[in-house]
Amino acid sequence: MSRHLGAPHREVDHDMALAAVRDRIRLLRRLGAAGPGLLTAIVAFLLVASLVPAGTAVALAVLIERVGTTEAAGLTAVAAAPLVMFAVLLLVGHGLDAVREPLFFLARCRIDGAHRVEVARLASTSDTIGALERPEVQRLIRQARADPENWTERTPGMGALSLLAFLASLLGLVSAGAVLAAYAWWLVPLLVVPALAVQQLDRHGAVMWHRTWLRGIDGGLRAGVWQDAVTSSGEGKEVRVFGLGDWAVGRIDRHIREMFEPVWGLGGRLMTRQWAHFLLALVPLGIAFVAVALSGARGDTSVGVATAVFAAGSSVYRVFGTEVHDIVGGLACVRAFDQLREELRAAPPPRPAAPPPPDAPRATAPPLVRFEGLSFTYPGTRRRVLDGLDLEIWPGELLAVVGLNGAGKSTLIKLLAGLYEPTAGRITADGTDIVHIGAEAWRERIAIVFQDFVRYHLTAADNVALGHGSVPRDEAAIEAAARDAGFDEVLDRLPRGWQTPLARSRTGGVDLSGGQWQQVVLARALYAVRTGARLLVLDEPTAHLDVRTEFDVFARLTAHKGDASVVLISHRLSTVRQADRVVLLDRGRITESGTHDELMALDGAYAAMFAVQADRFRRGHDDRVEEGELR
Ligand SMILES: Nc1ncnc2c1ncn2[C@@H]1O[C@H](COP(=O)(O)OP(=O)(O)OP(=O)(O)O)[C@@H](O)[C@H]1O
Repeated sequence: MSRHLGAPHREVDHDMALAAVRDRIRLLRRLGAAGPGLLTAIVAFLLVASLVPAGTAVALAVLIERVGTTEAAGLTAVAAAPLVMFAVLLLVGHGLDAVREPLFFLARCRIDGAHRVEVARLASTSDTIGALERPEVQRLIRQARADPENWTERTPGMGALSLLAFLASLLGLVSAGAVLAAYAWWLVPLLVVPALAVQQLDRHGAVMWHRTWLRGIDGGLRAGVWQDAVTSSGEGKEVRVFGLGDWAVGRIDRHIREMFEPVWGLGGRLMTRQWAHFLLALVPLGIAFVAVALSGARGDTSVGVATAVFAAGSSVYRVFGTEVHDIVGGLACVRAFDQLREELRAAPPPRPAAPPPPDAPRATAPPLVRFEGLSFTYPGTRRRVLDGLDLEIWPGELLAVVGLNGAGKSTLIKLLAGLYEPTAGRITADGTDIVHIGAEAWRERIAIVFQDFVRYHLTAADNVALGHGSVPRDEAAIEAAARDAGFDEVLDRLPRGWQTPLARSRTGGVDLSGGQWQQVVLARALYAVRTGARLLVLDEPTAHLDVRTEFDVFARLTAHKGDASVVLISHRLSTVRQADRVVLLDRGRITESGTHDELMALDGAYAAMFAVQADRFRRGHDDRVEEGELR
């Protein structure tokens, strides 16, 4: 019976041992990032360093032996060689100590730098963003990013170098063991077995330490949010205006305590267990030393040999003194990186290409983009935001999408950009599912201004050119896009023109108003259109613009969009009415579609929304517009 139960256990143990070896090999592979020259120097350093203790023990033994047995007259000649040997070994030891820090520091910087680039690449190049919104993925990024914020964290560089040092020190163990075995074989198991036990205890402590730190990682992430809030000028505004300073500092304190108190508690408990380490070193060394001393007293062992045994015996414990915390933490970092890669790659494989639905409307030109029975529920939520939505975007048309707050307009755009996978249905471009076109190729064809666009702390020119970062920079197109977006007037007032950084936190930088930023991002999108994008999507692009500027921007947009199709999301129906077609999104579907006049004639939900806005305008609650614009 026990044999049957034992077999699966043995298999599990075997698998775990194999996985542990594989993890260590993966960690060691990181050493390649240090570069061949530096790595060779480190390996040579470690090999020499591992042989120095045993060599010193032998040299010291020979020296003492000769000093003890030679008459004073011949002492210089006889002791010179071991003395020189001993002195050289001492010098080598000191030399090694001096170069260790810079060598290892440089290697660590290279390995960790390469690792951080990998993490950034992984996080920024996954096709969709759904995974990045999951707390467990944020936790993995925190574990894998190898950017220690406190003394508990370790990096792959630290782990790989410590593991290499440990492997090299095994050579030192062999040489120390040889010195011991030359005296008495039983000294080897007597000292090596407890030294291994000490190392296992250290490893266990390091694993517990790391697990405890992991449990507090959420607290660390929350503390980070508040730390950023109190030190950034953006959130700093609200922190001051709402008088949140002390409250925010209190939150930081609380979350940091959440993170560290368990680690401090564990540190205390591990300290109290140090007596086990002490006994495991003291008892075997005591037995060995007493045995050698007694043998010496009987005249069976010379002073020189006894010295060599003492030195080699204590060096056995030093061999296992490499940083287990570094190895455990480095391994965990690499494992988190591998898990992160799996999570970010976990997007479902492309669906097989399906023929167009039989009842697809016939048109002279095929639609540029078609949403077919599109449904979507955000990962981790239950509400179906889009529910069997059908919609076409025709080549060259200006399509406006309207709907109440939370209707799903921005979600539709995120799906169009391929940032999420639809739960059901598909999006086709020129008849091909965008999944089959591939995220990169598809995004070459579209330009999007998101509602929550990013204000990059870069120059004005870079902020525009980022609209199409994958094509060679086209200065003339940047200028033209700025003109089309109405940003050229703002540009004239910037102290260094196109080279002005758009952030006051940068030297010579300026802060733009909300409306001016919208002109920058509009220029960003128009730059993409000028450099090849065929579909321009604008999610609330003019919400910060005054009505005059908005009208102006739209006139320019219509004039300069060329053959590109434009999808416009806006709550301002005075803007929307200029579109070729307006669609209303409600309860996850398109419920009304037509020109402004057709929808007004339909007298449905769109007409009702328009009537409410027109009434507000007339009564002066909202922007004033030209007489007659809202009729
Ligand atoms: N990342 C997300 N995770 C989960 N739910 C989300 C996420 N983003 C949006 N939602 C939910 O999806 C629904 C639709 O949001 P969406 O932003 O698409 O609406 P919208 O029509 O653009 O609204 P608005 O006009 O206010 O900008 C909302 O109920 C919102 O709470």
